[in-house]
Amino acid sequence: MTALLEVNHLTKQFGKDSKALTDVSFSVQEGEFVSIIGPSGAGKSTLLRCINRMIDATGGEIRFQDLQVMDLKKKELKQVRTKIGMIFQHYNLVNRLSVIENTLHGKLGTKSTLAGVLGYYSKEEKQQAVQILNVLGLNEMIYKRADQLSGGQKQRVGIARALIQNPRMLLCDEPIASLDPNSAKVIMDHLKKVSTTMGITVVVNLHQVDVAIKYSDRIIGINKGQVVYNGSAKGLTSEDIQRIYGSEAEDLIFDIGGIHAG
Ligand SMILES: Nc1ncnc2c1ncn2[C@@H]1O[C@H](COP(=O)(O)OP(=O)(O)OP(=O)(O)O)[C@@H](O)[C@H]1O
Repeated sequence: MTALLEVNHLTKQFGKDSKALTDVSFSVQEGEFVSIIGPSGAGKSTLLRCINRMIDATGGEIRFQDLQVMDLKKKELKQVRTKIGMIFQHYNLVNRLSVIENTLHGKLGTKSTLAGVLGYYSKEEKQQAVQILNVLGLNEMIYKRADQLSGGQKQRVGIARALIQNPRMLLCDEPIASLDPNSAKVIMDHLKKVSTTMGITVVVNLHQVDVAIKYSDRIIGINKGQVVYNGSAKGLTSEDIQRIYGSEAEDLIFDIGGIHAG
């Protein structure tokens, strides 16, 4: 089986001394649900940003659907980005626009600048937006302005905007870090559903180890820019958590046996 995403020996250096990623290698199979965990500053966001070239890595290789992402020119990169949906901690919605307009923004990557600026969307595109919003339980909110929504609702719009691109993969950067536990559960359940029912590969940065264990097929643990765990969610032990989180681990090793049992 060939991997959908392959990251090989990736490094990212900010300035002279600050190495955010060192020799990071892993692959993600089609349809997998993978969580990336690690302490604050470990390099999780930097890694996701390098994958879709929001920032450029310093060295190494990123292969997505057998394309060398780091070598792509502007036009090819735009095409690849339509296959990689991005979900952000702070949603990145346009507040003054409606839910459906924000959702349709996910189509901008496939349009000419002029069509995008003028907000030209076909009937089919609008129907697809409505259908996705229905699946996400936002049918009553379609014409509401984004700034009238709760955090959890905003994040569901974030997911809708990513899904309307017809992506192969979602990269989610701390999608639940600003949400209360109930809303966080709703978002994680939706992401899981996207993975299991639509076959879309999900890679998600998380702070919460228990959430990562509950939802993921595989966990990648990062400490100081290096991969220190890459294995099944079930196989993650207290020692692994110690290795990933260092001195912060004590607060996290609550009852790992209990989590695995749940
Ligand atoms: N634009 C930047 N310029 C300089 N250093 C940066 C920049 N972005 C990130 N860094 C540094 O790179 C390292 C990794 O940061 P990153 O945000 O990727 O970590 P993270 O694991 O996502 O942390 P958090 O969980 O707090 O978001 C940190 O030391 C950070 O200070």
